[in-house]
Amino acid sequence: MSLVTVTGLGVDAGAQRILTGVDLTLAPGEIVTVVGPNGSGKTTLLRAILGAIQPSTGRVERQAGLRIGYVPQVLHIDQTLPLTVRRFLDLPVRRGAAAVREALVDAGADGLEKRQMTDLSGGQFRRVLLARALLEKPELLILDEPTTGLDQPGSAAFYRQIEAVRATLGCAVLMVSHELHVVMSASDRVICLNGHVCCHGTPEVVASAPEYRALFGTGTQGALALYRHDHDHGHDHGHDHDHSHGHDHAPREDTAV
Ligand SMILES: Nc1ncnc2c1ncn2[C@@H]1O[C@H](COP(=O)(O)OP(=O)(O)OP(=O)(O)O)[C@@H](O)[C@H]1O
Repeated sequence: MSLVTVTGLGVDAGAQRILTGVDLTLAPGEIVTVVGPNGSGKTTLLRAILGAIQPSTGRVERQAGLRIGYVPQVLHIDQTLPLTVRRFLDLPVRRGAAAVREALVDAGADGLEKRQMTDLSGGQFRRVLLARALLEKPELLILDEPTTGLDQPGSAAFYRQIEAVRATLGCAVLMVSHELHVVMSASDRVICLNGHVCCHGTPEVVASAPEYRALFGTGTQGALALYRHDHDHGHDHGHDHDHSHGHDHAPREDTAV
């Protein structure tokens, strides 16, 4: 049973067609990444799946009662407002110390409870946003360019954290990213979007697809091989997680998106 089934999705904004004929399914526990150029409709697709915008054509079906955790692309915190991480995670719903602590541990942000939100590094801030999404105990975690503002090692570490979250909680993950070669190593499936689905499949299949190469060139292939090599040989960042977890969920490249 799919968590989400998108069929023939079209989205218009005024006279402009943003998405056309998008089909996709999300299975429990899989990590799916949407890549595509600026303005290709990635955020619009996430918002349609969240139910924040209505399709102009087609359907978005969510499993009944599906719990979704959402990490937005940007979140502005008033720099003059004193707000600890603990308090931030207790808004707008009071969660209690144990739940907050557990979410921070799962997000790789243990020990930050008493820090001011405005004092956090970019990577810490992203992990706190992730912790906030985890408080929902999501079956599906949706992240819109979650590593905006992080450097490449910071981004790679964040994507490994996402894999750790999936291993711990077993949730499916749908995310948008521009960092193609980094994110591909952490994805079971990749969807290349440009107003419509250009190509989809395993990271290797998408990286070598002519449609993908037409949009992004061929430069990521070497980096992809490098990252996957690294990925196969473990990480040195202290997280103990099973790389094979969830890959059973990964559909082959010849299945529907
Ligand atoms: N509410 C809206 N009204 C009018 N146009 C919109 C609206 N929302 C999005 N668009 C347009 O739809 C297109 C796709 O936007 P979207 O934000 O989904 O793209 P994206 O792939 O996420 O882009 P980026 O990589 O730059 O974040 C853009 O041309 C955008 O200007």
